[in-house]
Amino acid sequence: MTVIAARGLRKDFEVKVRAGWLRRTRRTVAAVDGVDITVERGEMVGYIGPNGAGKSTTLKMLTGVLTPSGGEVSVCGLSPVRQRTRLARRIGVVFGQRSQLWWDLPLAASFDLLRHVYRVPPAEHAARLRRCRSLLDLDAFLDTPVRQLSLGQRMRGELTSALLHGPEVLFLDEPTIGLDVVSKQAVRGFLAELGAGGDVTLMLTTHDLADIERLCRRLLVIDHGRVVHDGTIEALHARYGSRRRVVVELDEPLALPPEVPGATLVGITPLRIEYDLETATAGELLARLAGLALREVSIVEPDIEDVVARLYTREAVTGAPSPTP
Ligand SMILES: Nc1ncnc2c1ncn2[C@@H]1O[C@H](COP(=O)(O)OP(=O)(O)OP(=O)(O)O)[C@@H](O)[C@H]1O
Repeated sequence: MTVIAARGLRKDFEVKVRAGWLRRTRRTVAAVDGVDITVERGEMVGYIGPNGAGKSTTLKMLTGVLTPSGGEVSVCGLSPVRQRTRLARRIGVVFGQRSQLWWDLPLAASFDLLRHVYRVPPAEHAARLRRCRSLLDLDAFLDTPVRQLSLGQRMRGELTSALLHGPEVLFLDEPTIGLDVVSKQAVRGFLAELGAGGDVTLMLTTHDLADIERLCRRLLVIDHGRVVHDGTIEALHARYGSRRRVVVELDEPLALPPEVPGATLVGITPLRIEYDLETATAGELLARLAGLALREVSIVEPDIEDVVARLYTREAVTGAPSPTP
């Protein structure tokens, strides 16, 4: 079942630009420039792109905060702007930089208020809160006013507040921004558990690619307001020619490493050789090296940071959209 559907989604902003010492003229910026997105129920989708690419603007249109300049959009079968109140009951939203908690109230009181705002039956609210308390470790600061919480504590509170009404879709804009390593792990673990159930659909923007690796099978990359990749992380690696690397440590020095069809020799020292796998498998490579005095063999997976950096720069130059895998 499709829960998020956008066709030709656009958002233009009018901005004033300097046109001389004192003169300013208006210019239209296409923040989102004809985006198509289809997300099925239970998917966990990472939405990434360089600064200013249009991620937040897209999420704002999907959640009814901004009215699109063009295109069609529906979330849970509803029109986000026209049916914003109905939609609010079916989605949860966390914008990392902004709070939906009451600043002067203790966290627990904010949660209680949200129960009334969304008219959640007390038993359901209590069950969801219990789960969040244990998975996000909230108990130590439930009675602390929100203004006194650390960023990591507040973020855990924000996630809880977005979930207490039992949303079908969760939109997260930079959910781990500024968090320490432990809080990041807690938040990722929590979201992974949430997604594993298959009932909640999750769409998140992030600049931390570890979020994506941990949570999302599918990756949407946006640049200059257009989707330039829609597919799995593996498809992204394949498209950019990422290679797995096999590192072989030897017991005895080797003068001339063997040539292996389908693999490229990329590093040689007397006791260590490295190959990038092109078409050969790791097994085929090792079979070729069987006669050598092998000490250790390790396989290094391609780094998503590298491939995404290449995608951001290359697409910026060519502007070429990717084929959908
Ligand atoms: N209210 C606004 N008025 C004018 N321009 C805007 C407005 N909001 C966003 N923009 C512009 O639209 C473009 C996309 O912005 P957006 O915030 O969606 O990017 P982003 O991908 O979320 O970036 P970041 O990773 O930096 O958060 C940028 O060029 C930005 O300057």
